[in-house]
Amino acid sequence: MQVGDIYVSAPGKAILHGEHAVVHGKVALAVSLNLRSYLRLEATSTGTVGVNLPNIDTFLHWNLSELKQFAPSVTGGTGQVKLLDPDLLRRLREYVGVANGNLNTSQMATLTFLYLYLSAFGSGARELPSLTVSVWSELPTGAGLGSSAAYTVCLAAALLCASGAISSPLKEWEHTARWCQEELELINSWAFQGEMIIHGNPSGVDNAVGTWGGMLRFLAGKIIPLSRVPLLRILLTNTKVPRSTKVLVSRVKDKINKFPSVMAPVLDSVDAISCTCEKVLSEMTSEPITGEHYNALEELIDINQHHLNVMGVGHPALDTLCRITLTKGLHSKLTGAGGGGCGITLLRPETGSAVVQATVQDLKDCGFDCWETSIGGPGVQQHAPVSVKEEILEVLSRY
Ligand SMILES: Nc1ncnc2c1ncn2[C@@H]1O[C@H](COP(=O)(O)OP(=O)(O)O)[C@@H](O)[C@H]1O
Ligand SMILES: C[C@@](O)(CCOP(=O)(O)O)CC(=O)O
Ligand SMILES: [Mg+2]
Repeated sequence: MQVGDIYVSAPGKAILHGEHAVVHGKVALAVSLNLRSYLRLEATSTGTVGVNLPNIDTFLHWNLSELKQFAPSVTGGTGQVKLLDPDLLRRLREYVGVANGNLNTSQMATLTFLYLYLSAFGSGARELPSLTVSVWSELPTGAGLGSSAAYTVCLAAALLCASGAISSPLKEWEHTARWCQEELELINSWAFQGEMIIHGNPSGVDNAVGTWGGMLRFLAGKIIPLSRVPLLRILLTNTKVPRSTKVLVSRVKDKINKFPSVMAPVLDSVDAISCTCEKVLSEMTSEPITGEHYNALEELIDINQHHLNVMGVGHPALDTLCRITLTKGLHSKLTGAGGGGCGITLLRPETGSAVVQATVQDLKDCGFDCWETSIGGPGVQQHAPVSVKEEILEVLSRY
């Protein structure tokens, strides 16, 4: 089977409120970032399947003749949403050499790629196609900005497109194009399978933002885009403390199991924080924005940061972030799984550039990366090469 070249991209995300609680059926508010992951799928005639993941120093290929052994176990057709196939996953784990529970970045990414590739092409009597997939991300890996979901959304979109399960939406004269709602739902459900391999127990909020972009309210798999949101200025800080979402999600679960009656009110409170924040944001679009709106947003950030510490996903580096920004009158919380990684700081409209610059400098002096970001970028897109930044094209074509 021969496929054409495909370029796709998907955004990372910041969770405003509801991380972890969302895994346990509570509301989360999340927004896409202007940082994206880019994927190039190239048809080859080498009789191999290759994956190049320069962010995590992973460059691998396999002979199709060897991968064929996995194809017959996949059933169901690519157009269908299906549950993770435990048998295929177990056999691939053995093949890749990933023991159950292993957290090696490269092996998790490889396992996810092979699983989605075989699921996309392994069904029916078709031959597996010879191709190479290269992914380059502007997002820090494993830092709470949804790099895993941006990766799986890109993989799902490109592989489903190459297999013919979804259309190739890009017209000859277009630079970028998006899929229709039904096809986006299929991409999202496949990306969720990938997140299950990487995270163990994802809520689905990250792949939803990677697929649809913008700001979303997410509750138990239900995705509601928030179309009327005020323009928020947010500072992103990466403490650079490495952590794994999978470990942190299971740590919170253990705590809930150990102290159910203690933790339930904490999760309910986070749910109420998300709902109250959504209400304040909505008021900010229908009435003149006042300092009171910002005071409320800041207090909600502080309360949630305390709750996240109670859940056991704080870190001294995140405490440092909160303390330093507070000396400038700014409020911060961790975003994503916590345990290190990134935090968000809300900037007020009146926060001048001198204050922002001084805050950024203080945070950099702690060894953190820090930058003001714009939010609400588009979800997964197909690109004509001309619409991909030259330096990214160069990385994607290098291997
Ligand atoms: N650019 C990338 N290339 C390949 N794999 C990636 C990339 N970004 C993320 N991943 C995969 O996602 C995992 C990180 O996911 P996770 O712990 O959820 O952190 P994050 O907060 O960044 O989503 C990595 O271990 C890797 O397997
Ligand atoms: C902790 C959680 O709420 C968000 C994890 O985000 P990230 O992988 O740290 O970017 C988990 C989830 O929702 O699946
Ligand atoms: Mg993740």
